[in-house]
Formats: sequence, structure tokens, C-alpha cells
Amino acid sequence: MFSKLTRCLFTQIRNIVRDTKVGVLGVPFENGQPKIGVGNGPRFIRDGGLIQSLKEIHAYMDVVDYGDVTYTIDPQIQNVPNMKEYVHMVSCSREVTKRVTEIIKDGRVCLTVGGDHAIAVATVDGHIQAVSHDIILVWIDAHADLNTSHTSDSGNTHGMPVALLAKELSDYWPYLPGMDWQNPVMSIKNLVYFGLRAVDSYERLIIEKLGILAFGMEEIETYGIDACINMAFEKLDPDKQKSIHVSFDIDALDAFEAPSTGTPVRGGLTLREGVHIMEAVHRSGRLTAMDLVEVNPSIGSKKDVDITVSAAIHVIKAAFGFNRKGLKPSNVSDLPKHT
Ligand SMILES: NC(=[NH2+])NCCC[C@H](N)C(=O)O
Ligand SMILES: [Mn+2]
Ligand SMILES: [Mn+2]
Repeated sequence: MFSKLTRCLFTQIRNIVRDTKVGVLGVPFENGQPKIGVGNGPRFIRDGGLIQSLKEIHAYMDVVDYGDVTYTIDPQIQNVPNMKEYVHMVSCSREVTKRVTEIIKDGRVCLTVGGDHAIAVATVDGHIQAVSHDIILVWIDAHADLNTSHTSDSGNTHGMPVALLAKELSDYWPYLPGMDWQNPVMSIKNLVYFGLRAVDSYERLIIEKLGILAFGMEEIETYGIDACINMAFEKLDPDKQKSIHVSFDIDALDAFEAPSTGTPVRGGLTLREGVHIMEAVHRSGRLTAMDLVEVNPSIGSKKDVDITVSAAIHVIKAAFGFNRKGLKPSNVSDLPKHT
């Protein structure tokens, strides 16, 4: 009945209205890697003004803070070789998945603040449970986080979430007790990476073997960030239909832009490039969930922490519609006159 263009416009309007409803979830989880402190990420990012900054984006923002996820360890669950603190990851993930699904079903875009990147198994899964298998995953990171328990040198589960989510890799995992809830999983065909520059050898092998779409720093330098994001969206979702999940590891940004993180890598995205990606995601009108992870306030000086927290907040604001050109006043049509 309606033309494709009209339908597209309807969806955009619906999504812009929906985008103003945000649910913030903190996940103070730090067992996916060995450096203590990353569990304080949610507190520092909130104290840095997250909720207020979101509310100030424009007059129609509707922000609800759902607080932090807590969990108890399930004593039934056995450990898995070369997955450190596996029991923690499984027990926390269960709760995170439930909460993310609830927030999305409440009609809000779910913003999850970590915590280390191991939590993204659960946020992506929660998104899938609420929406469908067929979502787009935009993984912005210096690292591919594509190790299995067999390929990881570190045994840190924050280096494994993408491999846990990918159905194409399910045969490469041992039995994972307590992870049966983690179904359905997604196809690697719906994944794109931005910012890669510290990729392990097996990760590289998987990326090439499965033809995963990856804009590493080299491609970003060659084509520019705007062309890369356009190519990614065109390739993954030419019909502009799919729900988008962004998992933003703060170490995607250059170590100068975000020094307080556990595995910093130099030569990364500028804050402007990070913001540019998120502005494009916002314009799509299809952002349903975003993670911001790996801010570790125990690393570096107070200045380092402030820089990192403020970079995180800038990236988040861009995702939820902050306009660098500024906004006109919402209820006045002209400059106030001097009387
Ligand atoms: N989310 C992160 N910062 N991941 C870093 C992973 C580093 C390394 N590839 C590993 O598997 O241990
Ligand atoms: Mn990383
Ligand atoms: Mn990561």
C-alpha cells in the first residue's frame, strides 16, 4: 500500500521517537580479565554525569537508570579449562541477559555500562531474545575478542565474547555448563568490526576464513571513517531493516584518548572517529542496544581517568542524538527581544 520510501520514513520517525527512551544498566563485572578496578566503571561513568548528559541531549529524552546488576554464583556450575573465572561469567551473564531483554521489551534502547567486555555475550543475547536472531552487531574495539578456550593465550573471557556468540564457531567450543540459556546465537555475517589493531593469530585466521567484515585501522586510514561506516551498513543491511547492537570497547580509541583501560593499544581511533561512528548509528534510527565497556578507573592518574570517562560519555551522547552543531531552543521560534 505504501511505497518503500514512505515506509522507510515511517520507520525513521517511529525510531527517532523511540530513541529518546533510554534504559541505563550498570554491570560492575571484572572477572573477565585480571585487572581490578574495571568493575568501578559504571560508578565513575555515572559520577561523571552520564544520566544528566543524556537528559540534556534534547527536550524529549526520557532516561531511566535501572541501577546495577547483581548476581550470586551458581554452585552447580563447573569450571571450564582455560576460561578464567568461568563460573562468574556464567552466573552474571544470566542476570544481564534477563535485564537487557526486559529493558528492550519496555520500549527502551538499552545502554549497558561495564565492566569488562565479557558482559557483551549477555547483552547481545538479551537483545536477540527481545528482538530476533537477525540483528547487526557493530563491534568497536582494538581487539577482535574472537578467541575460544582452545585458542586464547590468556584464558581471559573478555577476549572471547564474539566467539561465544557466533553460531559458525559453535563446533569449536567444549561443552559449556550453564550456558544453555545462551541460545539463540547470531551469525557472523551480521557482524562488523571497527578499530582493530591487536588481533591474535587464530583470530586473524577466523576473520579470513569466515570472511568477517572488518575495518581495522588500516582500512579506516585508507577510506576514512565515513566511507567505512557507509560500506558496513550497505553490506550488512541494504534494506535498512535490522536492529543494531553496538558493543563499544573504550580501548578502540587511541591510548591517548582513553588511557584508563586494561589493554590499551596505541594508534587507535580518535574520539572524533568514535563519535562519527555513533552519530551514523544514531541517524539510522535502529539502535536498540549499546555497551560501553572496559573503562578502568584504577589505571592511570586522576587526569587519565577523567579523560577516559569523558571520552566514554561523548561517545554515548553521540549514539543518543547529541548534535555537535547544537540544537535550537525547543519552544521558541526567534531570538528573545530586549525589552
Ligand atoms: N575486551 C578486551 N579488551 N579484550 C582484550 C583481549 C586480548 C587478547 N586477545 C586475549 O584474548 O586475551
Ligand atoms: Mn579491546
Ligand atoms: Mn573488547
